[in-house]
Amino acid sequence: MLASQKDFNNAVSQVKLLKEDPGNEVKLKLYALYKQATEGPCNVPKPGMLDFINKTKWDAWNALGSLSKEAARQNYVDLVSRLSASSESPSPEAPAADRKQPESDSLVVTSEDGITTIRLNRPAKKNALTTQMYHDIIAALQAASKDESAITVLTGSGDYYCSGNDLTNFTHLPAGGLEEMARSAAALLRDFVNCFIDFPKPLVAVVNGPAVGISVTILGLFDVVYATDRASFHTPFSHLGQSPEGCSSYTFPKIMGSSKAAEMLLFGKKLTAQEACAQGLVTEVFPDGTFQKEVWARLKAYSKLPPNAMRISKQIIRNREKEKLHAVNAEESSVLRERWQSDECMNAIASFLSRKAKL
Ligand SMILES: CCCCCCCCCCC/C=C/C(=O)SCCNC(=O)CCNC(=O)[C@H](O)C(C)(C)COP(=O)(O)OP(=O)(O)OC[C@H]1O[C@@H](n2cnc3c(N)ncnc32)[C@H](O)[C@@H]1OP(=O)(O)O
Repeated sequence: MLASQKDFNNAVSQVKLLKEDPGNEVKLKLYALYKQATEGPCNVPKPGMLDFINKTKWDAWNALGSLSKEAARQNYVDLVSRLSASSESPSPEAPAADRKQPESDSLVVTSEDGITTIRLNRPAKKNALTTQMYHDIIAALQAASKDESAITVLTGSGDYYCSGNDLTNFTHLPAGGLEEMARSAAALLRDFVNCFIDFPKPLVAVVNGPAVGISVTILGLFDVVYATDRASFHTPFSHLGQSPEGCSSYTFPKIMGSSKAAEMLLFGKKLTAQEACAQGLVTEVFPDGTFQKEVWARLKAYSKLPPNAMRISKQIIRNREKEKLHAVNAEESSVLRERWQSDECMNAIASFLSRKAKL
């Protein structure tokens, strides 16, 4: 039996109560189904080329063709029910009572069902990493390595996974000037990446949207990377006058071969989720509409596996190259220390800050 008008009205109210922003693509689907269910097939004039937003909405509605109002109503109700289920599924809501919480609200750490979740929570800035967030992530990983959980997850709030280093980090010059800033940034970067190299338990990235810069490079140090099909992977280091970090100068060629790695790390080629998966950087890609539900159900099942066995297996794999990874991290951090003092880098950051340049 198809959904009734009452089911549809309930779903319309439910959308407003969703705990998580479902992202633009899903919102567009909801819009199109709503219009089809309430007004029938699209028969209004197509907005002009420059009216981007209304044209995108019109395209989505028009793409539903002659779908009946009843079928559209049913599809809308089904989609909302999946979204509601996923926003209720595992529970990254409950902060662990005995855990020291991060210094700022930009990072939320929760523990439940054998999973510790570290969530980047600065959606208005696309989860760009502030200096404080680097420190908080280090502390969260150190705590997670000793807590009761079997698996640790890094994910983001809102439509982005992470837009990389917050470029305004470099605008707060200390008393020692540019040289001192570059020295302390390199030391922080090295400590940050070391925590990922040394992390002793299964570490999973739940990539909920586009990823940029250091949030992409450190994926090579995760055990498993799940991505929504809305995600993209971008390392625009040359554009920024910078060079690779996160051990990517070693892990990327190993994962995807030297020429694919060079296209990303030298030329800043942006990969789609499917491309990143085909090249081995991503483990599996999920449709955005069911991403949260499917991924968390799977992680919940994995978290029931014997934790010591998982730790030991990870140790055997990681120990083979830990020393190498530490050496690579030290070298990359030291090269970046010089890069950050270069005109190329300063100009690129100034250009972003004056809103002239966007990736
Ligand atoms: C002295 C100690 C310092 C310690 C620092 C530690 C150093 C470790 C560093 C390790 C090296 C890391 C390298 C990298 O990660 S390189 C990658 C850097 N990232 C970028 O270049 C991305 C820049 N952002 C963009 O190009 C776009 O914002 C983006 C494509 C991501 C999204 O575009 P969109 O149009 O969708 O959205 P907006 O641009 O309007 O963004 C919304 C607001 O968010 C702000 N934003 C986004 N990303 C960043 C960022 N990386 N840094 C700072 N701010 C960011 C953006 O400015 C908007 O803000 P407003 O709303 O205020 O305008």
